[in-house]
Amino acid sequence: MTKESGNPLRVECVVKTFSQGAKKVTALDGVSLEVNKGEFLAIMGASGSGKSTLLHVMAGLTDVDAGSVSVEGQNLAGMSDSALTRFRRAKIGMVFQAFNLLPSLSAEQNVQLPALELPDAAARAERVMQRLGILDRRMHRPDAMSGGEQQRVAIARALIMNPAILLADEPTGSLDSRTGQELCRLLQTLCCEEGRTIILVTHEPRVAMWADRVLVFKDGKTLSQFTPKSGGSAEDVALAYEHALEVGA
Ligand SMILES: Nc1ncnc2c1ncn2[C@@H]1O[C@H](COP(=O)(O)OP(=O)(O)OP(=O)(O)O)[C@@H](O)[C@H]1O
Repeated sequence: MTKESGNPLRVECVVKTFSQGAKKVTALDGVSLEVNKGEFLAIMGASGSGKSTLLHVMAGLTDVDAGSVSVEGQNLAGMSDSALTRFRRAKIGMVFQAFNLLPSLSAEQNVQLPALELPDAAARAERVMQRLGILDRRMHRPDAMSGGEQQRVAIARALIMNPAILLADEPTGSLDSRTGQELCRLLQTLCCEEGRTIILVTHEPRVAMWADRVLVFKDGKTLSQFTPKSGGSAEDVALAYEHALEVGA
């Protein structure tokens, strides 16, 4: 395992190809990217452009064919499965569109899952659920909670190990517009107040507008990037995104 210094997350010249029958699909085509500590990065791009693959590669869930991924200076290549699992649990939280909560467990039990080996799992769960405003829902099962509450439970579960990095794949995709905006405000607060690094994949300009930086992804590559205007609107981000696609076409 190689140690490097620098940013919490560094992707260098990553290539990832999948086989689809006889066909080869290049999902990532030489992607390089550095993410700063406490940065809120949004990744936008058309369906099939490679966004989720990039997120999975960053989490060490998908091997790369070439290139490297380093998290907090640690190159993920060459780590054993068990070491990678432990490392990921400590350093990276993940949130998905579909919440991925276990339906038979209460909110609190879902939140505690990654921390079960720790003696203070219950205290950790209480702290993080309080922080996310869902402590009063602790005994409820997912089907007794709204979509917004379920996603907060999923975020609490992702944060219980206090990871430096949160990766979110379309986290507002199953939420109504108002609840989605509340969730974006929460994610932004986690960056600003707690210095967490957040990388979020989205199709939606009204979600990307909360980010410090927007990466525009096309055909497995970074096409360009821009900084949303402070106090700007979703329309501004939509225009900047369309412009990036036109210029890069
Ligand atoms: N496990 C897999 N096996 C085969 N092909 C895959 C696999 N995962 C992704 N792909 C292919 O890789 C390409 C990129 O997929 P990916 O899911 O990363 O795109 P995306 O930008 O996240 O799309 P969407 O916005 O629709 O979720 C697509 O052509 C997809 O079909």
